[in-house]
Amino acid sequence: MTTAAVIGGGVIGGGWVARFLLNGWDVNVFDPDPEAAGKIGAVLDNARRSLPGVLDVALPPEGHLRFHNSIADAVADVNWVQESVSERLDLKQQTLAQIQSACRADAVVGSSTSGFKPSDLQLGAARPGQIMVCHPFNPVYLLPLVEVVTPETCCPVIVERALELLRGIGMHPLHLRREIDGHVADRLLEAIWREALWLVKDGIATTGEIDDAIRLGFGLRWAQMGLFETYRIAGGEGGMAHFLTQFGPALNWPWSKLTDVPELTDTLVARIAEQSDAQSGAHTIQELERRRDTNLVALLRALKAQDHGAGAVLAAQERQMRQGQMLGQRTEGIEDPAAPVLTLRRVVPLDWTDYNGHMTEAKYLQAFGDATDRFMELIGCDADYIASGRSYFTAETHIRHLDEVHAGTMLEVRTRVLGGGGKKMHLWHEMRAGGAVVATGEHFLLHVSLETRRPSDPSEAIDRALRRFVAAQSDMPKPAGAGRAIGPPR
Ligand SMILES: NC(=O)C1=CN([C@@H]2O[C@H](COP(=O)(O)OP(=O)(O)OC[C@H]3O[C@@H](n4cnc5c(N)ncnc54)[C@H](O)[C@@H]3O)[C@@H](O)[C@H]2O)C=CC1
Ligand SMILES: C[N+](C)(C)CC(=O)CC(=O)[O-]
Repeated sequence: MTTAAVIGGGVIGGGWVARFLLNGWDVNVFDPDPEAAGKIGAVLDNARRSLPGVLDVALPPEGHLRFHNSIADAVADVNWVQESVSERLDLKQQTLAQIQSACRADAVVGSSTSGFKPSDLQLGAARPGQIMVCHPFNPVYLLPLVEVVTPETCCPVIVERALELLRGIGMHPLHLRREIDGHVADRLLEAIWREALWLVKDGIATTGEIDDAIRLGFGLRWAQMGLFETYRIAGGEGGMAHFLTQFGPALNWPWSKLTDVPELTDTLVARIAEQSDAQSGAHTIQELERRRDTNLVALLRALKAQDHGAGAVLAAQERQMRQGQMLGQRTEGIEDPAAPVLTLRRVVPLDWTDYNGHMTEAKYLQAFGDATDRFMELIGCDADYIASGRSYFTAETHIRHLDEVHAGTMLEVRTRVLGGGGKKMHLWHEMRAGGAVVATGEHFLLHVSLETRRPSDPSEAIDRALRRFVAAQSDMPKPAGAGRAIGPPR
């Protein structure tokens, strides 16, 4: 079991708590603020609502969360300490000294600092090599990026372990070996933030118009391709070189304010706050967080389907989790073929729900289709078998919706084989939530040749595996609802 200590449980510390906990780590927290537990609870509510559904496999069981009254108690014997106190160098150095006086010498000590360099944090430390910057992005439980800044002073063994552990919890460590104030991403964000403040100060655009300029246009491009790849395309067939020749001169024109910062006078602060109230004041922060998270989940899932950008990080995590769950597993490994087989375990994602506030009907077919795919893998009809030109096609499906299912619900599908052998496979899926059956899916499939697209006999091994289930389950009572046609309940 991996255990983390999070020191400072505000916006970012709370996000780390959620990221670690939902990926199965135990988490110790120290924060002197009496409100800390409540604040972390609210972040956890948001994370539980959004993160598990980003993946199409179930995350490991949640770890245990414990609050401690001292840094020493919180960090004793943990694998990872994440310092997330307020952005003040003296406070961070003091806190890191307390952490190092009680934590293991081989633990990772990461700091969430947005701007300080590791060498600032390591100054006067007992074991400087243990301290590195691990700068995440809000919301930490959903966004994969973490800037890991490790100059030569850092211990390479601890750094390697940090990178591996971060990948294991679905994060993408951007490993920077040269330190710089503000790291990479915040340097970029600061530049655009400064320009935005000037645009408001000069009365050119409101806060809402600036947000539209980002989210309706280049923000969408950035979310999936970043800056350089986007501009390469903008150069047409001439690519980046042509782009730079064409638009390079504009960089010398006085478009941007570069490092100038508008003075944040009371008048400017009031103007920005008023515009922001007009833009978003009708919603609470929690409503905005949930809207942000719902949209992020939809974007992340879309990118995961393309195995691209942030979605590629998730796809890799999912592949790794699936492999861990099913490595080499075949029906011969199933001890009791008479028992329905677990073929799906996942959480209903936010974007599977509809205008009625529950799981939309198309997603039942997706869940049952995924369960069928898993069953096919179990009997040997896996990617290699399909690549050899043979597979199953579904010929008929009957789904019954027995109870409502909402976003965030853990679903399990167990599968029985009502008939099988030769070209035919007749499956019965039962979907349960919290123990109750919420839907059933009955599916009739035919084994086919992918060359002729016609029914064909399966391999002997698949035929044997199927018949093993049929024989073991033949004495079981027929499931209620099997073979039913649409009509009044019988
Ligand atoms: N808010 C953001 O968007 C991001 C912030 N960060 C970084 O994360 C760190 C924390 O920032 P936020 O979470 O935004 O601040 P925050 O103000 O929300 O939380 C800071 C927490 O630290 C606690 N704290 C203060 N002194 C402490 C001590 N001696 N021991 C333990 N806890 C203590 C406070 O009670 C508070 O709960 C900063 O270094 C910041 O630069 C990094 C990425 C994004
Ligand atoms: C505003 N900020 C500098 C604290 C932002 C970050 O550090 C990263 C983020 O989440 O945007």
